Amino acid sequence: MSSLTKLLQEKRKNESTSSVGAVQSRSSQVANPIAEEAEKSETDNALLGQSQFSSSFVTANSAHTATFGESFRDRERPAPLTIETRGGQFRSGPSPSGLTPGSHPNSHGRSKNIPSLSSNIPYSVPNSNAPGAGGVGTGSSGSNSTTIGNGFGATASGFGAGSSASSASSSYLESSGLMPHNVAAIDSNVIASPKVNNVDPRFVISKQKFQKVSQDNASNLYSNTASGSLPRSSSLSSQLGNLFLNKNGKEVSSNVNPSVPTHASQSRDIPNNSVSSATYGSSIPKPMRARQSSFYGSSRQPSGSYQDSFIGSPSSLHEHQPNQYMPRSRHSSIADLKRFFKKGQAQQLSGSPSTPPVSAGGNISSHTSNNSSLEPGSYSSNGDTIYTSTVSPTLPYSKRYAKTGENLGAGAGGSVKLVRRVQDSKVFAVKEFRTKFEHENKRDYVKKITSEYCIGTTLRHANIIETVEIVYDNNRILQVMEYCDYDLFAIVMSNKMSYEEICCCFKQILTGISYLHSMGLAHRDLKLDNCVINKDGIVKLIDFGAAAVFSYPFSKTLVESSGIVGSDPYLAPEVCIFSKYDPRPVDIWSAAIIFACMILKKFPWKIPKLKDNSFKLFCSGRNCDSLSALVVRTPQQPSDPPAYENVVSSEENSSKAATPPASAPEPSPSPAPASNNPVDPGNPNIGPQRLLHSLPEESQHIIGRMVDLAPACRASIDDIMRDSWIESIDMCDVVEEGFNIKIIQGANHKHTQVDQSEAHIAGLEKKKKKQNR
Ligand SMILES: Nc1ncnc2c1ncn2[C@@H]1O[C@H](COP(=O)(O)OP(=O)(O)OP(=O)(O)O)[C@@H](O)[C@H]1O
Repeated sequence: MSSLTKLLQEKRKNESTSSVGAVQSRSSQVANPIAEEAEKSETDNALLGQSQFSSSFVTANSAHTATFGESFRDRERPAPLTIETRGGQFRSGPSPSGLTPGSHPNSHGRSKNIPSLSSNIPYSVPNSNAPGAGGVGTGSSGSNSTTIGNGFGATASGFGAGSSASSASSSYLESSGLMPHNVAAIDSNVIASPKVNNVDPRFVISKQKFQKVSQDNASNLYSNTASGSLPRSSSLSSQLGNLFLNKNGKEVSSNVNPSVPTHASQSRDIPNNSVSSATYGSSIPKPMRARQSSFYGSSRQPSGSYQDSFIGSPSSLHEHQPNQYMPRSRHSSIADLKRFFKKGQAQQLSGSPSTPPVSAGGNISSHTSNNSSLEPGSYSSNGDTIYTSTVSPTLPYSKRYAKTGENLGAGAGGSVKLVRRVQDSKVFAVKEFRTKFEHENKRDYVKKITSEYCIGTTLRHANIIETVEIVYDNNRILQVMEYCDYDLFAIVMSNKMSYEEICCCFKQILTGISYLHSMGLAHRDLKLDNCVINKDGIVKLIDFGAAAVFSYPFSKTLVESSGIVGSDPYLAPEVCIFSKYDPRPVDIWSAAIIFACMILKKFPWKIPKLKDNSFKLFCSGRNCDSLSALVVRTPQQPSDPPAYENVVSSEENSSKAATPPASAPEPSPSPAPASNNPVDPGNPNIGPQRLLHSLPEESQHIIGRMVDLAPACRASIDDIMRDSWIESIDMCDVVEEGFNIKIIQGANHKHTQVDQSEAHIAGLEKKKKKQNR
């Protein structure tokens, strides 16, 4: 058992043996500073009982995507936060620097050492849960941890044997056999290539033989067995970088031997993670605020003090800078890309492009393409098209799609417009990736695009947006996607959703997450704005610009994510505290916030930091003196009291809370608060009940587990899908019957539709501007 766990258990034991009075008095000492101060200033704006949208919902929907870790300076730590010393690993108090001694790559010259969450708690990769089996190495702190930036950049930044923290975690599992029930054992979080001492002569291929075989097989993209590793220059990000960022526009000679069909050799011999390992560094991504306001203009500005930390100017978002981004020879680059993607299709994530998709219902393939006989992942004879899931086009993009002039939305990644396919007048959404900001690191920029690129061309699921093709047109990268008629945000804003409809949407989002997590991917920017819904009521997750791989095929290695990525109100607390974290529980937290938003029509808090009073109250009354200590908690022992023993709510406070939609079950009846004392366990204004008592009773259990402050205790997506309430939800679904796609409508609800003028964020923004005039 780890020293941390021992510490926690001893602490709990001591607490439980103390008298009630002692607990109360300790609570007063401990929780009062948090809760009292919060009580004083708290205006209860977060959970006011309003059936209307509170202005805070709109205002707080400043939900901006912070990608690539803003600077730790910009994203200040919560003032009262104490990162306690764990075996002398680190210590941080409310010192001026606010953080730990030691250096951090992004510390702006200041000494900071923000720990990896895995150095404090054990967690691991799904489906590898074998208590007692296999070594378990959680992330070691600092540079010994494997990190991932945005997208697919997993890098082994160090191969040191586990730190004391990691070995402690290991012993925790070995000795106790107790794993947090939402996690499974991992082998390590260090990615290393296997060592080869000698090679049998049979496997040594002469250069001449290699070239001959290559030529013979040039037409067969998958058959080449030649060995070789992916040259750095032909990595995806490098290709993209060359494609879009060569300033002088000169042809850049490829490092790839033209006689070698690189994709073929790469596809067999390069482990997925080695691509990223070779490509991306291990450090915390460079500070950068990516998300520009996109909803209601100023209302979607980043909240609070973070405005200062914006680096990118909104105006630069869609400006073309031809001088700066003269591409190199398009054909050469695109040819390389095509080859890479052919390989990528075969290998990325799932190991195979034909990995059977998990249906929205969990068991039936649900490729949403209209023509399921078309092979996804083909490449056109037209030099502009990089990827297409349908027939290879022979005409250039501009001849195949007609602009409608309609904007659907714009954000950190680019702008999304509606186009009409000339051939059949079908409409599609086209995302034009933004050009690189001047200040932006080329690698970061390319990584973001790469991420969406790879994911869009790999994932197949009814609840994930389908990428139809990716095109390079007129110095722009365009992602053509299936079009969904509504933004979920717009539907929620209509205030017309029935409770059953909300549940259906929630379950569909969970189903999409379940698929993503089963593929080793986490979205990391789940929010209402990143869910769209079609006329049939099928919800799709969009915007994979912040997605991260946490597990590669056949690997039991957890790849931690890093950086403060996501949108403030949806952020999980550990993202704001730790430099590295498991991205799966982060998605789970965000999904719970989405559900709360759909029910309450507002955010429970603006940001999960103690400086936010609503969040502070949510954290209060838990017999713990710091948020970081709460976040590193591990699952309780059977003898320990249940996690949410104090979940109670009062009539008074339920009436204060937002009224759920007409058909929603009443929030659980609860006794009136015993007192107004913020540390009173019966006070529904503090602790998890602060949020939960406003939600329908049947949802409280699982939502409570989804917003567990400790990621190790948070419900996993599998736990959630097994929850009796979730199971009972009548969800709209897509099923494949032979070549036909069939929509199965939920029996107990209809999906709200709104006028197209306000179906998307751009429309809502327009309307808002008009109203303000
Ligand atoms: N396939 C689609 N169908 C309909 N609308 C879409 C689609 N894709 C995107 N949109 C609209 O465009 C908006 C912006 O899309 P997206 O989130 O992908 O862009 P972004 O620039 O990456 O934004 P973010 O700031 O969240 O990173 C969405 O909120 C949505 O309104």
